[in-house]
Amino acid sequence: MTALVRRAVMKLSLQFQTPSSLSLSPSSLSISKTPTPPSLFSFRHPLSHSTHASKTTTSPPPSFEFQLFIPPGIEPDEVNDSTVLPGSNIAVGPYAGDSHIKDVQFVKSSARARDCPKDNRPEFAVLGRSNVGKSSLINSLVRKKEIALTSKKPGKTQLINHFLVNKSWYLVDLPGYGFAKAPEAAKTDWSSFTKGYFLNKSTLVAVLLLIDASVPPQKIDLDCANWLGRNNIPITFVFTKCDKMKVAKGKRPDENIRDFQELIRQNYKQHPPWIMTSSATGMGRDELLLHMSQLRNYWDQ
Ligand SMILES: Nc1nc2c(ncn2[C@@H]2O[C@H](COP(=O)(O)OP(=O)(O)OP(=O)(O)O)[C@@H](O)[C@H]2O)c(=O)[nH]1
Ligand SMILES: [Mg+2]
Repeated sequence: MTALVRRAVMKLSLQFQTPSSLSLSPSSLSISKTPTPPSLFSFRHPLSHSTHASKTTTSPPPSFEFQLFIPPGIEPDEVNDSTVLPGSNIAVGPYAGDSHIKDVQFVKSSARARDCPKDNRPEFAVLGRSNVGKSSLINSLVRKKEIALTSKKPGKTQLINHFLVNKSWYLVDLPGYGFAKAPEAAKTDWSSFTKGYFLNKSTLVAVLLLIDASVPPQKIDLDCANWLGRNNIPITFVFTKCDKMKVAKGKRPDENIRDFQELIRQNYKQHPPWIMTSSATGMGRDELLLHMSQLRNYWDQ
């Protein structure tokens, strides 16, 4: 761990305001220090679950188990609270670098995967249910109000939109899935879309899979995470709308996040990286950018 990286994490820790009612912070949970290289998330195939469990087999304790994402370049025993990004399970390693966004340009909208830019720059795909906050997250990351168009109505983004950041890497805003009421013309054919986009993307560094933390776990999100896992596509879970604490009924974001992670643990042997964000307050923005810089720099070498 270099002094530079340690300083960056400490600076972020100071900037980060955890809402007082949120208890999901690395220091408040038991940490299992198992290294997880970014491109090799171990996925447990659902069919590989043992069907021969003896009667004496006990199920794992119901407590939420917190597994760190330890990037290449550091050893598990080098990780401590000051090197884990606040509101996440992500340790920062030597590949983390300058995460400052100096320049962003909208490049193009593509209807099909084969129309996307072909210049081999690394890209992060922003994926999630309609209305989860994909376009808002992109605006928040690049600090431009409406470079990606947002709307209260689900189904706003209908094309694959490429944004070039610092003239070197792409953020990709994708149409949302799971919006059953979309007009026929606005529906994305997800079966051909996923095959076309995700399975032929050698430049894909990671999928940022956005999960709405203000609602309970949704089957369609779990299905999506499992599909990406089965296809060895690296993901980072980005929990959105973590500012929405005033829910009249239902659970708080941190409780929904725990429930979601319990379900993910059934299929992932190693928990993928995850981070709490809010585009409304900026929570998690700098942390997510630092995490993306380490994935990108590792991918780039
Ligand atoms: N409170 C709160 N609202 C948010 C947040 N992120 C997004 N929203 C709101 O959620 C709605 C949908 O946001 P979008 O960014 O358009 O969502 P999207 O995932 O791009 O939606 P589609 O393009 O339809 O798939 C908008 O009204 C946003 O203002 C957040 O972090 N907190
Ligand atoms: Mg959108």
